[in-house]
Amino acid sequence: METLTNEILSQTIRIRPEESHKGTYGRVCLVGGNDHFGGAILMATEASVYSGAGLNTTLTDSSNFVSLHARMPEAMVADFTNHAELTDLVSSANTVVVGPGLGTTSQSLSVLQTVFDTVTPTQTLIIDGSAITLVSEKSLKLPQANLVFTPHQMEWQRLSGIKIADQTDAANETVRQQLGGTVVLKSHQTKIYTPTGSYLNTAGTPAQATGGMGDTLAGMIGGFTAQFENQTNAVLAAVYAHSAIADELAKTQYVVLPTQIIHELPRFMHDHQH
Ligand SMILES: NC(=O)C1=CN([C@@H]2O[C@H](COP(=O)(O)OP(=O)(O)OC[C@H]3O[C@@H](n4cnc5c(N)ncnc54)[C@H](OP(=O)(O)O)[C@@H]3O)[C@@H](O)[C@H]2O)[C@@H](O)CC1
Ligand SMILES: Nc1ncnc2c1ncn2[C@@H]1O[C@H](COP(=O)(O)OP(=O)(O)O)[C@@H](O)[C@H]1O
Ligand SMILES: [Mg+2]
Repeated sequence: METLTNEILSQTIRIRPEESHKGTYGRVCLVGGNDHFGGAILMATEASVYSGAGLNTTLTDSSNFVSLHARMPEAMVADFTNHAELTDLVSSANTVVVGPGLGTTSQSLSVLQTVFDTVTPTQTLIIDGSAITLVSEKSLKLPQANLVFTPHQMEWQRLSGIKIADQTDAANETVRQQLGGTVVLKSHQTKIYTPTGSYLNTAGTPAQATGGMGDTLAGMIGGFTAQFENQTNAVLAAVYAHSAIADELAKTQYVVLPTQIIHELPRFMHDHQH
């Protein structure tokens, strides 16, 4: 297993070409946030916007529209119960993030099933939070796409069937192969299992152990995969940047808030572009 260093940042974060426009930097569609977990999709969306994705659209419960627009006028919003809008917007995205705050009700399941029925093999689909729990509980058939799963250890236990104490590299890799795609197994030392190798993230701090931290990572992976060509490197760079920014802030802070990491992203990415 290879340990990630800040080299992954300069390998991934490109100096923006002069001749470019918002379309050059990708379209991200974020799906989640029910009437209880609006904050989760808000943080995921903000993370994608601040990562530099060119166009961001959030499909969520309509009760989240006002708070989302108040924080982020840059993002577009639509109602995730509107089937036609959901399919249109998912179809036109480069990257789809599904799950932050989606919940596990029958409505959540129906939204997730529509996303799975709509994505195509050329798209990257990040499956996080409630979406992982739903796939596990309902034994959903996974779509053909570039899949990126972002479970914490309990979500991985649900999805893989491997108990937390038994989550060895060999066991995790076996299930990753069955699922296809990439698994970002989050913990105090996140491991990333990809089709071309496994990576250990030693950056990060217990100051990050607060709700919304994973929702933020899912949005960052969305923003990075939408605009950077090498999809594996984009995932690795997002994981590393999320922790490295937290490490910087934790030098003087007892706790690091997800939104503080988000707001550092434009400065941090500027410092590591190549
Ligand atoms: N502001 C918002 O809107 C927020 C909305 N959110 C949304 O809520 C939804 C549910 O997601 P969830 O992660 O909160 O719940 P769930 O999947 O039941 O997992 C928790 C269980 O797993 C266990 N556990 C074991 N190891 C673990 C580990 N390494 N990391 C974490 N947990 C670990 C843990 O053990 P315990 O804490 O009891 O020791 C507990 O039993 C999801 O859609 C998410 O996006 C949240 O992001 C919060 C902010
Ligand atoms: N002690 C810790 N050290 C380093 N990183 C941590 C620690 N605790 C949590 N994290 C990070 O915070 C994030 C938590 O993700 P998750 O549990 O999905 O949060 P949420 O669903 O509340 O947004 C992961 O990226 C994880 O690696
Ligand atoms: Mg989570």
